[in-house]
Amino acid sequence: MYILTADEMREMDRQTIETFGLPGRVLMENAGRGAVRAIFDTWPEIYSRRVAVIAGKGNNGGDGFVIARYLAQHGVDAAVYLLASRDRLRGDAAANFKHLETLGIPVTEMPDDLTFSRYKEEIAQCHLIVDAILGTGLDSEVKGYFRDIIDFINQVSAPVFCVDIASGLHTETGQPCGICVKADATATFAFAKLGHMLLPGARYTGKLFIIDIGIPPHIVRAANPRHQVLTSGWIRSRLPARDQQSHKGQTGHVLVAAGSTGKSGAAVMAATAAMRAGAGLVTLAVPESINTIVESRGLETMTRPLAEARGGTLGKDSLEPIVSMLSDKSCLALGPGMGTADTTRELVCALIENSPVPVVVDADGLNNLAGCLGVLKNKRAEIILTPHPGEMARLAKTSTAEIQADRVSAARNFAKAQGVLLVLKGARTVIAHPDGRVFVNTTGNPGMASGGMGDVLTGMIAGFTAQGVAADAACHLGVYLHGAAADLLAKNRGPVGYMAGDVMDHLPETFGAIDSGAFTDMAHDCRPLL
Ligand SMILES: NC(=O)C1=CN([C@@H]2O[C@H](COP(=O)(O)OP(=O)(O)OC[C@H]3O[C@@H](n4cnc5c(N)ncnc54)[C@H](O)[C@@H]3O)[C@@H](O)[C@H]2O)[C@@H](O)CC1
Ligand SMILES: [K+]
Repeated sequence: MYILTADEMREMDRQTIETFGLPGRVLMENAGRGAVRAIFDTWPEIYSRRVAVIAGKGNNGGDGFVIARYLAQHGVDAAVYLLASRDRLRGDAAANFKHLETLGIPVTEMPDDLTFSRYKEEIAQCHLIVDAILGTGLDSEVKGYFRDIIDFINQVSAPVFCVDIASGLHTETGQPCGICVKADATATFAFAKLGHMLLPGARYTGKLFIIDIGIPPHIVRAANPRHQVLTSGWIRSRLPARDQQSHKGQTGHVLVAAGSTGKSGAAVMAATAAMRAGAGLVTLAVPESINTIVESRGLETMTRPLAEARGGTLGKDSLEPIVSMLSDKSCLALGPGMGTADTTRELVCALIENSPVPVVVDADGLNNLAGCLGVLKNKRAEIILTPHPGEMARLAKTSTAEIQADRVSAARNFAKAQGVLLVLKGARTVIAHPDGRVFVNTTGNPGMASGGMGDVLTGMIAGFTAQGVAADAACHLGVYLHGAAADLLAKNRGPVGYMAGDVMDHLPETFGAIDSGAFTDMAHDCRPLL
């Protein structure tokens, strides 16, 4: 499902108006009318109650005027509070404002704090507040009077419905620009925007309705939007098909190079998760001193003990044996629990450069790679990096806060510059492709904040890649199903206390739930309305 930036939406609106010939007034009419359907759908008891439409002077406010008109037409006691004087209105918004006057719908001009203070009480007593203050035209931090208004809206007890996007929410980053309206429901137009799907934006948005305002499909196709949300349908269509006569020699062989003294669990988890994702065979290459432990814990996987460096880690002497093992493997998972000794870094960097098969790099693999990013230029196969925000900051040589402030841009910039697939983990994992496309995942829950989850994801992505799924689709499958399995556990067993091992053990049920359509995600819950 496409999700748009403000620029993309503006451009589609413009094309629809100028080249297709559907006037802006029609788009605004469709938007306002659809929003009213969303209001009645959410608050069917609102007939004959009082609704305050708080409108800005832009087109978001214009949508608010259309909403007030339809609400009034259907017996709602609607009143408009305009955060400007009426002579500031332009174009379609001004035209729709005139209709309010013709129909005798009450309008209060409230251009400043002083006028606002007179109407606070009146607004607070309404049964619903419609926020039509700022939409995709938000272009700066919200301060002063607008800040006071939003602060007030967030304090009144009435529910809040937002037009297009919660006022104050950044359309692309999903971060509040200083302050942001907290909605119970939002109606957006044509497509959801990035800010609705990312966090914390999704929490400010509430239940999301997507209103078809009449943008024709050829204009959408020509715009070729760069961002999508992963959906269960998309995932179902990418799951590797299995023939009745499949045997383990056909379903891929993953090599996992991981582990060190004290960190054997990470290696075992990644290897087992690859099998849970459906890989036919998994071999685990580990430092020899942990081989016995690893063998006793991962019954289905094979192991290959390698001569180890000081400190019980894999070192550069393992390069030759690992590269030769890769000749009959279909994917390499590299990094979990490996440590960051110099010799390990040399090994990791040489493997990323020389592997003939796709490599999934995680954890210490990433920490090692941060010291030799140049090797990515010479890579022979696709490289998938799966950093959490801290690891991403190390790779991009910035701070975790910088990464988190705009996760989509951080992931995209790195993936494009380095020519890799980048999975930026954390709530609403972002998958950036080297061609600039970005996919956002909405599965998963806070119960996943526990050790080993990353190792399981690494193994899953490697397991899918090994089965012949394209590396980008393997990232989609891994990320979505990892979160979906955790969501099913949270629902069926409890919100916290399940562990990474439980997540991978729950994959068979998860595959079944995706296949049957029993698992639904946030994209499924967005209500499309005509
Ligand atoms: N034809 C179109 O373009 C359509 C637009 N639609 C609506 O139009 C909206 C976009 O309209 P606009 O581009 O007019 O923009 P908005 O109405 O979102 O806001 C623009 C106004 O807010 C001001 N502003 C920006 N940041 C501010 C801040 N931090 N503090 C205070 N004021 C600030 C701007 O100076 C401008 O006056 C969409 O969100 C949607 O609701 C819909 O009617 C559908 C069709
Ligand atoms: K709004």
